[in-house]
Amino acid sequence: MSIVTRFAPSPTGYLHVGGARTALYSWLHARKTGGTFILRIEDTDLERSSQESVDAILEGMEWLGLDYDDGPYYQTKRFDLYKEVVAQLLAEGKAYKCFCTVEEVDAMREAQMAAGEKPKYNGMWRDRTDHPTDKPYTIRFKNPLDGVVVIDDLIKGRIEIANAELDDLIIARSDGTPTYNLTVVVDDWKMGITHVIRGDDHVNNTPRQMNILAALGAELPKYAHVPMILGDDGKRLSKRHGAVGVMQYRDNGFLPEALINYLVRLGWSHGDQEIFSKEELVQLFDLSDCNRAPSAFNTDKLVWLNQHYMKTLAPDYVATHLAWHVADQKLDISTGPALTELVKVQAERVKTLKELVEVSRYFYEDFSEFEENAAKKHLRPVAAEPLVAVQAKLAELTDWSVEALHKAINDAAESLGLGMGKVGMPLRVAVTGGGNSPALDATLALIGKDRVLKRISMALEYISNRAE
Ligand SMILES: Nc1ncnc2c1ncn2[C@@H]1O[C@H](COP(=O)(O)OP(=O)(O)OP(=O)(O)O)[C@@H](O)[C@H]1O
Repeated sequence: MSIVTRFAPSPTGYLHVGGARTALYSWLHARKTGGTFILRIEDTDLERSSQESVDAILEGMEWLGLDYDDGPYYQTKRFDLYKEVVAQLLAEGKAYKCFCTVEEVDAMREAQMAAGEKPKYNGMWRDRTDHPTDKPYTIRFKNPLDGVVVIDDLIKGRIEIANAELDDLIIARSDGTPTYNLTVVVDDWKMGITHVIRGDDHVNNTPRQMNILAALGAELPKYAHVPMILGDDGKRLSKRHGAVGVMQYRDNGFLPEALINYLVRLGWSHGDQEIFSKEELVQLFDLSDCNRAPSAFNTDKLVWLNQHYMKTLAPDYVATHLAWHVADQKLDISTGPALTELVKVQAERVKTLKELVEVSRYFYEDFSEFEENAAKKHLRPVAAEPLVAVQAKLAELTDWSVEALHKAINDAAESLGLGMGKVGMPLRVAVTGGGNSPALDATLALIGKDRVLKRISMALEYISNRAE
């Protein structure tokens, strides 16, 4: 039987890293087996759900490359189906009308707590037939009274829950709307979900959902409850609790490959391997290798992975992501090098794509001032002669290649009997405005001849003004 998994977020905010990792595991399990991955938007909480959140979730999934084969389904468009199933359960005597008022249920709970018992609905309408005709009612599922529910969890192992612990759950409210556990059950059933992979914040729902599925005669899916990602304070990350959205990582300059690699490793391992391409993950991922313990987010490791991917992925590809940051930082690149070339020289020097753009402005924009410290240190009167010499050599060049530039700079240093440092640093500050840049020959090659010569003149002027 072909495997079908799903990711089922509630659109009550952006996609955060906790949800994203759960989505990733579900996606990987489907991709690994050639199965189907479904996206289902659980938007029945009308007060907290919004179209903006739906869009944010879709954007996050797309950016991470978690493509779905089916969906997005929206639960709010499936109310007729849920009502049919509730009616079916009622007709088959597997659910019943409960005429208790909220006050009555509260009083029941209070009395139980006062008697030192676990509060739970006492089933008072379960077998009654003396139904009033003029009172509102909810519909409750007739949970089995005895026996145990066994979850053979693919991550957590065997979990047993006694039915005596579970009360008769409300499956339809008095206004007829279905409740969370009912909609999930109906969808998992009707969508043919074979593997429910979700956060372990749902473990308590699972025995209830399994009982309803059994009552419907549905085949039970397998369950895999993924441990939570926790925040710095040890509490689970959630939209309601300060979690960082996936797109914030894009905004901060991370590549999706780095975040995917980071998230997968946060709760799963394959020996001591740290770096995984997506293709490798699809082959190697196995739910049974997932951790059982929760994990905390560690930004340093994510930064390390980001650097790895910036350096090792094809520059053309990295450039496609860099383009977003170029636009975001309003850098006009029309008069400078192609982004692919920029990636080749800068990727290994920075931590993020955002930083890459920040430190690359001089390739595209002229500047009117040199960085104060770098200029003080390197644009001193002694630097004037080497700068004049190197400017002359560079002016003669007809071939503005890295090799030719390398030779020209060396020749200038040699002609004055100077070491490279005496020529290189003033030249670097002259053409970039500061003391950090990739190799000089490559930097000059990308800045271009006109700008290089002009900037050297500007540095010479700075030196002469300073000398006065
Ligand atoms: N911190 C987390 N770590 C791992 N998985 C999580 C985390 N938070 C949510 N999930 C899982 O992500 C999926 C989508 O969850 P959901 O959209 O309800 O997010 P949420 O942050 O829990 O929302 P809310 O704040 O509304 O409770 C579920 O499978 C859920 O179990």
